[in-house]
Amino acid sequence: MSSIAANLLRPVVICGPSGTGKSTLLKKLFNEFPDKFGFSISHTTRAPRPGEERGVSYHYVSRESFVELVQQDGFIEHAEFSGNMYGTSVKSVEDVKQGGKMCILDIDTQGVKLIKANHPHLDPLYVFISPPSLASLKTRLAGRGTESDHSMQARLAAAVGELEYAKSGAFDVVVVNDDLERAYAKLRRVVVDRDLEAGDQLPDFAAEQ
Ligand SMILES: Nc1ncnc2c1ncn2[C@@H]1O[C@H](COP(=O)(O)OP(=O)(O)OP(=O)(O)O)[C@@H](O)[C@H]1O
Repeated sequence: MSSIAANLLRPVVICGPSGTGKSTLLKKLFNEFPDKFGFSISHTTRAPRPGEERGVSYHYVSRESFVELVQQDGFIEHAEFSGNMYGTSVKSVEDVKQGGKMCILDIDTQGVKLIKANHPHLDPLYVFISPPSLASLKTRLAGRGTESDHSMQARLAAAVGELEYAKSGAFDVVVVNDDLERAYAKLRRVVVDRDLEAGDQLPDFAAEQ
């Protein structure tokens, strides 16, 4: 792969508070460019469900091999849910690039910190999707209708921490999801055209807190 092609296929980390519109923006990107992007295939210790395919839905592994890979520092992040382990391996991200596609990683700030600390050679482009204001984030989460009061409070509290982290300059580019079409046009310029100047300024949230 030439270095120009490799640069265009650098993985892209998309991060931002819950409800900021990451899934909405990514869906638009995949619809417009169905062949350009790929997701990494996660590992799991759970058994395949009917209709799932090995190496396509997940990499299905034993708990023993999962733990071995954890010890070899082979995962970007991993977690246990209801007795099963799940993780995103470094290799699965590299495999997407080897296959000629750009890997999109939709992860939280904790995941960003882990990549920066433990796997800097992945060299992703770090993009932060910001809400225009905390008030608008609250409205969107409420409008989505998926959150209880408790979950809403937890998400808003987490959002404040994530916005603080973004303020520290951890991201290459910020895109403010105010008007969806405007934000999408910016994200496309950043991710597809690699125009890193196309981003926005991070809004000043301090006045709202
Ligand atoms: N620019 C926008 N203006 C108004 N509403 C929007 C905009 N972008 C997204 N939304 C709406 O906000 C809600 C949250 O969006 P979405 O589910 O994409 O967020 P998310 O960042 O992926 O959240 P999570 O991290 O919890 O999965 C959805 O109901 C979506 O339709």
